[in-house]
Amino acid sequence: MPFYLPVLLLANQKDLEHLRQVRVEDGQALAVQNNCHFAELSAAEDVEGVELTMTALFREVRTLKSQRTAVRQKKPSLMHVTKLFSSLIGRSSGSSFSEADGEKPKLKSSSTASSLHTSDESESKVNTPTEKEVKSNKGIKKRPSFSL
Ligand SMILES: Nc1nc2c(ncn2[C@@H]2O[C@H](COP(=O)(O)OP(=O)(O)OP(=O)(O)O)[C@@H](O)[C@H]2O)c(=O)[nH]1
Repeated sequence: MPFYLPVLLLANQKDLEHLRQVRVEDGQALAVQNNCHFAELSAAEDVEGVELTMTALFREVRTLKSQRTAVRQKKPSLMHVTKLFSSLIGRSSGSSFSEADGEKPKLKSSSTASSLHTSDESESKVNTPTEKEVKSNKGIKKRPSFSL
């Protein structure tokens, strides 16, 4: 989302019309050029107008801020995506293979399972699906729903 900051070009002393030096149309055109709001008012004679104008600006800022916060909260962090990916392949990150031996993680197949882990059959029961299980979708946890 492109960053938009609400800006107000506000001309004061509207009551002193006879001393006007800038035409209303020029003020409006400048506001359009700079993608901002435009208003003319009199602080001396229209305090309510000042209040309403400033309140409208602050309300817009607040609305935009809460919209941005909502969008940010929807985005999953890199850590979240990594954990999610790990859970999809049935292991928590880094726990089912040894990083110390420098080997890249491989999917367990019936012939390579023991070389990936330990020769002790009881310790080799880790939560990693075999290639067969992966192909048949068994052993893969159900993908949790989320939106990017
Ligand atoms: N008639 C009229 N006079 C105003 C209005 N707003 C401000 N003034 C007068 O204009 C003069 C300048 O007002 P300031 O509030 O000091 O304006 P400023 O731009 O902050 O001026 P600096 O403090 O010198 O930078 C004062 O005499 C105010 O009373 C207005 O809407 N109408």
